[in-house]
Amino acid sequence: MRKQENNLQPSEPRRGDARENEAYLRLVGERVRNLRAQLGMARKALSQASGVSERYLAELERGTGNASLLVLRNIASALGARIEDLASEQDDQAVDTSLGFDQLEQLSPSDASPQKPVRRWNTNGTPLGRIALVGLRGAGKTTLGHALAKAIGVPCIALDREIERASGMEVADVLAVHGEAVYRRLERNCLATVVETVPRAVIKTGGGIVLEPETMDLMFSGCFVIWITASSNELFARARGSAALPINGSGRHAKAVLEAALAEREPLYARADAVIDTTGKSVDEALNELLRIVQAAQPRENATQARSTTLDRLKEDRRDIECAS
Ligand SMILES: Nc1ncnc2c1ncn2[C@@H]1O[C@H](COP(=O)(O)OP(=O)(O)O)[C@@H](O)[C@H]1O
Ligand SMILES: O=C(O)C1=C[C@@H](OP(=O)(O)O)[C@@H](O)[C@H](O)C1
Ligand SMILES: [Mg+2]
Repeated sequence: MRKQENNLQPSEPRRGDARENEAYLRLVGERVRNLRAQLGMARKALSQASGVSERYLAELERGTGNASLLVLRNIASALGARIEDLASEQDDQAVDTSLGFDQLEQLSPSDASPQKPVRRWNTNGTPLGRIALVGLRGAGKTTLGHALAKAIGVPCIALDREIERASGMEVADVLAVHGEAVYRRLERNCLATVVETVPRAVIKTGGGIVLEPETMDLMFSGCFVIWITASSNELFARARGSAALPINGSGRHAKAVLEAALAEREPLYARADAVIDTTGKSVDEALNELLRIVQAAQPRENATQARSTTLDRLKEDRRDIECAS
């Protein structure tokens, strides 16, 4: 019997089917989350400004909430955006972050955010030629840090490796012998050295860097900060194989320690200039998103040139985005 002709790829989701719907809701959620992070707006502040509960916003940002038109319109308005910016079906390359930045430029400072102005990554070096990746263990800071650095042609500096070099000890030994307070002091000193001496780099930080206010201030004054995150289940699954550290918990307490760390640190990570949620995404997809953020954060005059350079490099480097942890 002749096989029936069918132009649709069986593996490709069709518009309106469950998989496609889920992907669309995730896209809308990501836009809300990215725009909120770019505004430096805590979820609580967005909740107050939009009249939408924090819990509902969290669901929406995760891609599991299907907001009504009026709810989405309120959220958009609280973010200084239009509903179509959040709900568009177009590729984010054309819509997402650049649109957010364009609109933010037109807002008065008091409209934008109570916390901080929008900052741009500066390709020419200081003050924001450094991109710091923050987030919990397993988020993908190391993996994406190396891939991003390679794609944009800057060095990747793993702060924990710098701490090991400076102390002559492995991270686990510094923690076991000297304790976390000493580790955090070394971390601050190493970050200060990097900020003083390296004009352009991707800096992969350790999950707990956000716990020290002084180190945070240093990081924000010297780096464009991107929060890499994922659902707690996925973080847990990814971090499972990593070497046990006293500060990360182990055995049957590991999940609880991770969830407590997420709850404690979420508001601190949320100070970042941008955020990406890597849940359910491949490393390649997450890298592309990261590149879009970096591109959108560049000064306008550099953006076009940087886009082609970055994408060309990315094509060349696709083969080799793996890196040591
Ligand atoms: N979308 C993704 N982005 C980054 N890493 C991912 C992704 N999906 C799976 N992974 C895997 O998760 C692990 C993340 O580990 P790592 O990069 O060391 O994270 P971190 O440095 O934040 O602790 C790696 O094994 C990586 O291959
Ligand atoms: O919580 C922390 O501060 C640390 C987490 C680990 O890094 P990851 O976040 O990459 O797992 C470790 O190597 C590090 O440097 C200290
Ligand atoms: Mg790591």
